[in-house]
Amino acid sequence: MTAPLAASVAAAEDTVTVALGERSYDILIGDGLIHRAGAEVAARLPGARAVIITDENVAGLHLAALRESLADAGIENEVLTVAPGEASKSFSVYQDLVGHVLEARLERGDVVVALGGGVVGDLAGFVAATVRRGMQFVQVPTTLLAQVDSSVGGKTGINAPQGKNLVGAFYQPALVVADTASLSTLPPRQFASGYAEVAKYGLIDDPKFFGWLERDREAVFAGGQARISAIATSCKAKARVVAADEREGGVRALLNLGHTFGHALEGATGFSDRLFHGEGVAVGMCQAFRFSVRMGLCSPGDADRVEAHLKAAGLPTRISDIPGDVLAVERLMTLIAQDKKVTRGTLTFVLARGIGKSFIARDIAADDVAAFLVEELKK
Ligand SMILES: NC(=O)c1ccc[n+]([C@@H]2O[C@H](COP(=O)([O-])OP(=O)(O)OC[C@H]3O[C@@H](n4cnc5c(N)ncnc54)[C@H](O)[C@@H]3O)[C@@H](O)[C@H]2O)c1
Ligand SMILES: O=C(O)C(=O)C[C@@H](O)[C@H](O)[C@H](O)COP(=O)(O)O
Ligand SMILES: [Zn+2]
Repeated sequence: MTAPLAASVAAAEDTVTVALGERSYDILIGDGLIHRAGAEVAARLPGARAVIITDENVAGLHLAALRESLADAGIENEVLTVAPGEASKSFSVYQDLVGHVLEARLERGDVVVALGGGVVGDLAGFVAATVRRGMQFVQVPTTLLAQVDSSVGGKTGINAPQGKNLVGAFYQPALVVADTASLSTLPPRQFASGYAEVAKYGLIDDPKFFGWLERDREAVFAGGQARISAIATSCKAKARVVAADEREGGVRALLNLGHTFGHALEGATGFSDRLFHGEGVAVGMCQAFRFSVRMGLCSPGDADRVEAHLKAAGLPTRISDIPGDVLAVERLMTLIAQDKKVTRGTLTFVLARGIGKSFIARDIAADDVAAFLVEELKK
């Protein structure tokens, strides 16, 4: 491992604060923190009872430790378990969870604890945001993706037949406890998927971080200090953006680099295991760079560098890397038209003038995007 970035060096344990006035909260990052989760929750939410929302995979691996920690801190807790996978971010699963929380007579002061990846976090967060118009909410993320991205910033929600994350709310947690030891049980394909969102922060506005990842990607995958540094640097980047623009009136849209294409690809593949979210983002970021090259904004060398890095991390970078049927441009365009960044009917994309030089491009012509996708499908 080379010396990490001076500005991004993190200790074995780190705390990042998301500064949002009276709704500010800490992200605790480090090995073994799940055992401290109960005490940390009790300190912030005295007297709260807890309902843990998790999925079947995570329940078998990390639930006992969390329950023990909550119980040791005197926090009564019960558990609701959903099926793993993106399909659980649905109206029917949401409705089911709401029913259980209400039947249990949990009150506004009680806490919904999300234990799992981004699916559980988004879903549980939407339950917390909406039951009794808002309960307390704590995130205990167990995937790389959730530790560097989805547990931070308060985007919660579910998918709709019309597209990804189309129903939801901005609702911040009171605390995030990211136990990096929980990543030791994560399948390698899921780790790589989360890595796409790590690389995203470099590509948005931190070319030094991207350069460090190019040099030290293997150390990040191996674990230890490099991984904790990468997670802490990612959380710091996201916390900065969220503090500046909580509800995506402007600069927060940069966090959507690769997502307009990526979400369309996820929708077109039926929110299935054919393409995980981070994988869609990896293809989408490569497409955002290639589209930027096509629009004369970015050098082909930078787009190649992005593709080479993500490919080396084991990620798909082109539509042809996605298993299964070839996707139709018409379907992708229909999904892209549902993107939440669409303004007065025109498309908004995050494009790039180079690595670490991303920007929000409004009024992108749909015909230009469709012509680009026709070319992409030939690759
Ligand atoms: N709210 C946000 O800001 C935000 C940001 C990025 C992504 N997201 C959303 O997050 C979701 C993707 O999250 P994800 O990649 O974490 O997927 P996920 O929640 O589906 O988790 C991936 C898989 O890993 C399993 N798993 C989780 N933790 C594990 C562990 N420690 N060991 C073994 N298995 C484990 C899960 O059961 C699941 O099968 C998408 O729905 C995406 O839209 C939201
Ligand atoms: O936090 C944000 O803002 C992001 O855009 C982070 C993304 O990685 C994440 O996938 C988010 O859920 C996408 O949000 P959406 O508003 O495009 O649905
Ligand atoms: Zn994402």
